[in-house]
Amino acid sequence: MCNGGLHSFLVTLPKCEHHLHIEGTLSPEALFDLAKRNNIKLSQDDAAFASPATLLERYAKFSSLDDFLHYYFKAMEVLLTEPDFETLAMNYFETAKKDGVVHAEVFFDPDAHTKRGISYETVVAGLRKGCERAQKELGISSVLIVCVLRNHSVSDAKSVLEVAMKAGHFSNGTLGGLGMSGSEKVGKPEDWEEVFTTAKNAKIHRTAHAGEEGPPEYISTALGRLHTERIDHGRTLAEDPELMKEVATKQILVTLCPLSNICLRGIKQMSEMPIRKFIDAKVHFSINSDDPAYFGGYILANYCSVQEEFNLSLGEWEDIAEHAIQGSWCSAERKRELKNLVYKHSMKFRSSRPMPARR
Ligand SMILES: Nc1ncnc2[nH]cnc12
Ligand SMILES: [Zn+2]
Repeated sequence: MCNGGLHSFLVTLPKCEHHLHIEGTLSPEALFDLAKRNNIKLSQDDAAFASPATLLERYAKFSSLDDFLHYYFKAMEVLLTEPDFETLAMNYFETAKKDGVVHAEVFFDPDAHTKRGISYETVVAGLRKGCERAQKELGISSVLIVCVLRNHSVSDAKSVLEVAMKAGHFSNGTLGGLGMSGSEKVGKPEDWEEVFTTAKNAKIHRTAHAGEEGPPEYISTALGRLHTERIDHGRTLAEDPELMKEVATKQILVTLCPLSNICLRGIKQMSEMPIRKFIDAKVHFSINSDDPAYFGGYILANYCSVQEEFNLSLGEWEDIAEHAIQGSWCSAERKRELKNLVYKHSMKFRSSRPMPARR
């Protein structure tokens, strides 16, 4: 139950999710089911892969982003076919629906699949079917964001972008943007400048993970040399007040992932999240789940954890919801619909609250 009598408001608040890796929604149970179906032997030299329960126990002990990424890349090896990717996406959307998600912008890592022999077309076709079904069956709009991986080379990243552009996937609406994720210990953000400049010149939306474990300079480089329109994580932005001011003035959306930052030891506890600092500095941010199957909670759990720690007011949550819509990469018409959903939700909640007693 959240603070401030806002639990019911948060549960049904129409939400936008901007930072969700679809491969990070693969639960240990689903992983074992897929391994069986696809006749894949799970890693025998790691006792964590003995059962879904042992895997979950291991997930609770992540020591860093790189420690997590090792399991994240290993686990996704059970995804082979178009229906595997469609089911993965649909399972996420069904869970997200229960958490009040109405619009989701979803990352995927094509290179992590093509490197093990699964074609780009298979991955995209499956995810696209999942997105189409989410719209039709659940009323959730979505945008697929293709990620390049810092764990791979810059020339790999160039190929990912080239393949997606040649397939016409940005112009036909299959893909809605370019992202960058993976270890922050490999290279520097500026190494990927050419890839992101190509995307900018082709009018492709751009975002990058920065300031998750890395310093605020990674955030300024992402904004400057990679021309990103959003920052994923951006937790360490609070360490640079001048940069924080710039991000606020330019209304750049920072896609925070609180439970992820705790699980991967970027922070020890929720009180270290820069939520209050961002609100005071007028930084626009959204709250997201990142890799919910690994970090113990989907988007609503992240919202509630933030509320339990920071006790935000109704007005502050309304601002968060509005900024999340404003920073989304959907059509202007969809933004109007989303704003209307949030407005109606707020009005209904406000009118259901008891009036303060008259003196
Ligand atoms: N939290 C995270 N940071 C960087 N890369 C990721 N890929 C999936 N989750 C990630
Ligand atoms: Zn992420």
